Amino acid sequence: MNAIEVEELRKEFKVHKSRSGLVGAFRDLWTRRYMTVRAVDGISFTVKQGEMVGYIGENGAGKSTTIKMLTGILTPTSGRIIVNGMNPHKEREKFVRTIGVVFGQRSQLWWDIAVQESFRLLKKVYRVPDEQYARHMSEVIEMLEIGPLLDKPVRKLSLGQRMRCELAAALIHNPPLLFLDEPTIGLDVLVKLNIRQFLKQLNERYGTTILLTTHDMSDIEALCERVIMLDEGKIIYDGSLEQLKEKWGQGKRVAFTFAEGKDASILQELTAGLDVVWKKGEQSNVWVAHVPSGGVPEVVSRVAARYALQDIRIHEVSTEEIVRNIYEEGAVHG
Ligand SMILES: Nc1ncnc2c1ncn2[C@@H]1O[C@H](COP(=O)(O)OP(=O)(O)OP(=O)(O)O)[C@@H](O)[C@H]1O
Repeated sequence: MNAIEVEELRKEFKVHKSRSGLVGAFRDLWTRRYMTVRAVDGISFTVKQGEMVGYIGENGAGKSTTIKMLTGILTPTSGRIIVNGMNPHKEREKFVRTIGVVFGQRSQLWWDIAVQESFRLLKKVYRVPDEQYARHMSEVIEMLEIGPLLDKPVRKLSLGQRMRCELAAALIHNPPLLFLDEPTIGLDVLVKLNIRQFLKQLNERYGTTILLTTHDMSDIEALCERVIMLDEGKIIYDGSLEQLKEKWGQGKRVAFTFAEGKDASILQELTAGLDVVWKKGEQSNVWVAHVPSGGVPEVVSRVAARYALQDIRIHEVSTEEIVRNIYEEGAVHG
């Protein structure tokens, strides 16, 4: 069964458009002008049970709006959504017991009471039987290493400690589907690693489906085989991360630090006939060659045979860069 089915999904917001200047402001008092923002523009995709999918896009691409529709917080303008076999907006009460949601910027824990009291309240809300709660939560608490935090009030926790408790809170009813919106934002590397490790274990142990929104591509690389990329409300790529890297990440950057300053024409002449693009580095004696992977040895040997070098560094193109390039070009071609 599919965990998520989305077909031709759209969400439009009507926003007030203000006129400029003082006269404009007065006119706004009498007649308001509106414009329509299409936050999500006819997207379709399915997510199978047990998949971990990265949902990525630049600021304002429409990620949060999609998640809000998938979790039943917002109603779509048009289109069809089925999540865990239900319409999220219509079968609200039954539906929320089948999903977990973590918004990195918002908390579902009560600020002034001990973490375990929040957990107990949520257990009641979700009507989780004692035995199931004890069994499942003891595992979650152990995996997230939050045992020592349970009797502390949330306001006394660091951000990393709080986020681990937020994750545990979202899982009290052991939902088959988890939505994570920027779960590692602002966290230090060790906490990020702990959270990623935990999500992997959760997926392996319970087959939990995870839809993850993040700006941190290393989260995606650590967890998701599949990515859906959004741009201006439309899907511009839906496929494996591997394929994205193969298609877009070919080539390497070789940074040469010369003993003395060089200019572009000399280097172009030296590598004439090879597939190389030279770009100036941060200092006058640093030049970076963009070369297809197989071409690196030839470029290095020509340059090193002719000029004295202080250093050579070879960089793989990172997923972060691949994604940035795709957004700069605006679409994923062929
Ligand atoms: N309640 C709202 N009213 C009006 N416009 C909205 C509303 N919510 C979102 N938008 C607009 O819809 C578009 C998509 O916003 P959304 O928050 O879904 O993007 P996002 O991809 O989650 O961005 P970010 O990474 O910054 O969170 C933006 O242009 C945003 O300004």
